[in-house]
Amino acid sequence: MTAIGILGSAGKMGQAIAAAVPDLGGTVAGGIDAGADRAALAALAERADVLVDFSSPSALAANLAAARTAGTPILIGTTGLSAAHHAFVKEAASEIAVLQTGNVSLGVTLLAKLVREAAGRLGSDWDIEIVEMHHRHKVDAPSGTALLLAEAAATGRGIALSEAKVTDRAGLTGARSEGTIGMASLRGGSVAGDHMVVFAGEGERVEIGHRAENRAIFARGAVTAALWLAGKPAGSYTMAEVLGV
Ligand SMILES: NC(=O)C1=CN([C@@H]2O[C@H](COP(=O)(O)OP(=O)(O)OC[C@H]3O[C@@H](n4cnc5c(N)ncnc54)[C@H](OP(=O)(O)O)[C@@H]3O)[C@@H](O)[C@H]2O)C=CC1
Ligand SMILES: O=C(O)C1=N[C@H](C(=O)O)C[C@H](O)C1
Repeated sequence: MTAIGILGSAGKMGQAIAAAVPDLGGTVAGGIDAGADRAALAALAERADVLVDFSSPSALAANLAAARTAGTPILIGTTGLSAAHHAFVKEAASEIAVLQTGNVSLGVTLLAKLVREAAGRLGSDWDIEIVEMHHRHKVDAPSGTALLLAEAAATGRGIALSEAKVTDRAGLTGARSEGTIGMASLRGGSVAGDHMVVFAGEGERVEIGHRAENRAIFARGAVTAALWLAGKPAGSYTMAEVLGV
């Protein structure tokens, strides 16, 4: 059976993943949390057939280094990654199988495709805004999912997200610039993860979204992706490939 090593095992996602593993036909190789030493991380990477990382951006470099040394595929679900983190991920994919995504659910994987299609079909006079809401403990904004959906919209429009995204409206902002992609973040309570993409045209709006009702959907997606990733050759993989949507 495929043995899955969990990075961030004591966290909310780490615990949900450990609970989902038996049902989906894998085993848990062990877990690592903040404060673990490099030897323990290296030993887990050797022991596991695949690693799943739902920890913290500050752990990413060490986690990728351990995966590369052991030659172990890794799923990275941690969000709040910087451009430098994304460069590490890309470099690691030249040596091992890597799947990095802001959302492992089936629903959001499909939603990203729909957003890309809608953005491509509606002209740039349709304004794109993304609203997300998460629980009060979330530490990064915009969410990884909002960024993933914004990327899908930018790809559909044939533009670079880095030049189109707006995340900081406050005060005298001036009128909205055509072609921008706005993101707004709400935080509160125990919301597992809501995302709404709004295409606002003159006199009408198209709204498509996703609501996660619990963390189990992410755990199932993570374990499904991990089992699929184990044994794959070096390269960058996507949830769309895993789920076939
Ligand atoms: N891609 C996706 O579909 C999803 C992604 N996520 C993302 O996953 C991440 C974790 O979320 P969640 O479980 O809710 O957060 P939690 O804060 O509940 O869990 C994070 C865990 O990682 C541990 N950790 C911190 N630093 C390290 C380190 N250096 N090495 C190993 N473990 C470490 C924390 O330990 P300690 O508490 O001691 O600091 C904690 O146990 C977030 O970035 C979140 O956005 C969440 C859901 C779905
Ligand atoms: O922190 C969370 O909880 C979640 N994080 C991911 C994100 O940043 O989009 C995925 C999901 O929405 C839950």
